[in-house]
Amino acid sequence: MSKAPVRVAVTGAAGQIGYALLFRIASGEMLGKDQPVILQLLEIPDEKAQNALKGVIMELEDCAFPLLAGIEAHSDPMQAFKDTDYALLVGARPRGPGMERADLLAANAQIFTAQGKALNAVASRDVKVLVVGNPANTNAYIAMKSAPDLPAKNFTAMLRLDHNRAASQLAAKAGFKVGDIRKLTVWGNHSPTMYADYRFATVDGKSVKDMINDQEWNANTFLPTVGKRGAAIINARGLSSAASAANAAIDHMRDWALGSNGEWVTMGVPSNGEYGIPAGVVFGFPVTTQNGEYKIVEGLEIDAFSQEAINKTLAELQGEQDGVKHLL
Ligand SMILES: NC(=O)C1=CN([C@@H]2O[C@H](COP(=O)(O)OP(=O)(O)OC[C@H]3O[C@@H](n4cnc5c(N)ncnc54)[C@H](O)[C@@H]3O)[C@@H](O)[C@H]2O)C=CC1
Ligand SMILES: O=C([O-])CC(=O)C(=O)O
Repeated sequence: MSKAPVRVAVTGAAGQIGYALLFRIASGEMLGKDQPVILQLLEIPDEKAQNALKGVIMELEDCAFPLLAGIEAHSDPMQAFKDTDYALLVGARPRGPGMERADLLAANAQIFTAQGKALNAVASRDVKVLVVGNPANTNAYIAMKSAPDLPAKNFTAMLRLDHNRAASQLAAKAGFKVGDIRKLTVWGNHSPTMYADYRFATVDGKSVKDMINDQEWNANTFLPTVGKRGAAIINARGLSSAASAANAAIDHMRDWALGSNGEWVTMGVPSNGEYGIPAGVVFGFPVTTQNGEYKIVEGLEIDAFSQEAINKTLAELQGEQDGVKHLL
């Protein structure tokens, strides 16, 4: 018997990430090739955005995806999030050349308060929320705090793009196939302070750290390259990462929904105090996923270099949280 459709809400659906994301969700790449989906798309109540959304919907129709069981266009989150099982909160103001994250924080806090409240009111009680819109960790924190009737663990932020970027840089450096890396993670904030950590990573059971054996490269080339990759892409394209961001969103949701088969993946999730990260802070952690639940990998040794890096990204996140406290 075929599965019943699930509802997938996507905000910012007419934006550039939306354009790289919706077709892949509708084709079954996110939730499986046997899972019908109903897309509930949200855009701002602006004629240009709503028209663009209509165009995207026409294109979705023209793909004749067998798994696409319905498409809705909305301008009100209370309608877009009705009974939704998955919510990908992409819509936000993207960073342009020269714009600081602090500017983004204020502009986006309002959006995520309203959307958190709407999820709280109308979404499925099991809704899985992924925040992509920047600053992603803090926006996820705001949405989570604005939805007190939903479990906090349902709110996650996207660190997967950083994880994938790190995997790719390591594969190029050490000469292995990117898909063969295991036990990589990225700690902290989705920002240049994130700490991509390959101390535990292996390829065919061999230590990636031993293969590379170059702490100078780690500190002065690898970490800045991964951390500043978003800015490098903005400088090159004049627009922020879109296809790679959509790809990471698919990876994040697929692994959360369908399981990681024991492998580590990176998700930004609310801490329960693991590794000394204060409870409630939405932080990038190594997790494994099974049966629709994620579990933070515990008991990893944190050396002095790593502790310093984790402290730095935590301090930044706590600063962002303090900056939005008055809104919550
Ligand atoms: N976490 C991550 O790894 C990454 C995050 N991003 C972030 O993702 C966000 C979206 O990026 P793009 O698609 O490139 O931007 P975009 O500007 O092309 O699209 C954003 C869309 O969101 C819509 N929007 C704005 N406010 C909205 C609201 N309140 N409700 C519904 N829709 C709304 C806009 O009308 C626009 O169509 C940005 O904040 C960007 O910084 C981008 C890359 C990676
Ligand atoms: O830097 C930005 O604004 C876009 C982004 O999050 C990324 O590419 O990692």
